[in-house]
Amino acid sequence: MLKIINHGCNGKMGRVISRLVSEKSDCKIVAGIDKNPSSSDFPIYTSLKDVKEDADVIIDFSFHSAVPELLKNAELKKIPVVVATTGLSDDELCTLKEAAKTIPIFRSANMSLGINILINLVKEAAKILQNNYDIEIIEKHHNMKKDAPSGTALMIADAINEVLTEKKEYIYGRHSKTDTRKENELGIHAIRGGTIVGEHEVIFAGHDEILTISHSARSREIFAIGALKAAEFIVNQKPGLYDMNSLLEKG
Ligand SMILES: NC(=O)C1=CN([C@@H]2O[C@H](COP(=O)(O)OP(=O)(O)OC[C@H]3O[C@@H](n4cnc5c(N)ncnc54)[C@H](OP(=O)(O)O)[C@@H]3O)[C@@H](O)[C@H]2O)C=CC1
Ligand SMILES: O=C(O)C1=N[C@H](C(=O)O)C[C@H](O)C1
Repeated sequence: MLKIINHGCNGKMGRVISRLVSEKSDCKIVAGIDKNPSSSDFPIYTSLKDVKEDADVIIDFSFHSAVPELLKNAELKKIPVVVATTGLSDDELCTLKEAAKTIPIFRSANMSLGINILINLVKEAAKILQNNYDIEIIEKHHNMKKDAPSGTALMIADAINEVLTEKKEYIYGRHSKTDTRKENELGIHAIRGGTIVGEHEVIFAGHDEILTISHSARSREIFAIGALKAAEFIVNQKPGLYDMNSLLEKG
């Protein structure tokens, strides 16, 4: 029985994690952590340091500024963490990389299988099209999303840059009355509205030809399923930083 701590348990994703786990027989939520404790099937704390229950793994869908404290306490308690929270600053990312020297940490800005396949496809296309095609990323999310652009859009952009001979400069949204697009730009555009779960589109625009590779999340369950798979995977790993490629390689 996999014993899970649900960090950000009152949030949109935290609630999906709790529901999916309650439908499974091989894992359970032993405690939740959130800013406002409320009644639930498990005890809810405001910090990992106060959690009394034994746990095998922590799943985190919360807010970027909550991640460093979570990781500090996870290191002290030696509990592996799945970090799904996006919008981490450079300093917060440094803290995460440091913590990964002590405990196993799985981090991905998008836990769905589809986006991780999209990234592999986009990398192949970028290698071939890098000289004659302009690359732009458009992401669309619900009106409650706090970070923009999405962690996934940045993860896709970084994956593209990894394979390009000449690295691109990220341009966030465009507004100008004078400037045309420069060759070394990679445009990233964020749309927010309604209840859109998560849409990502990568456009390779060439002369008289456009290639679009896109992914559409139709429910939050796809992220929760991925995070639970990541949790099962990471409990058996040595300290280090893992991502969706580690899961895909495992098959
Ligand atoms: N990697 C992936 O596949 C996915 C990642 N995400 C990311 O996960 C994160 C959460 O998303 P979502 O569930 O939609 O967001 P929500 O805002 O609905 O949920 C976040 C929860 O975390 C709580 N929280 C904030 N600060 C702290 C803290 N210091 N300690 C404990 N809990 C805290 C919030 O409380 P309060 O509301 O009171 O502030 C809220 O209950 C976002 O960064 C999002 O981008 C989302 C979907 C998929
Ligand atoms: O906040 C969300 O909702 C999502 N956030 C992640 C991101 O920032 O990429 C993943 C997903 O698209 C949903």
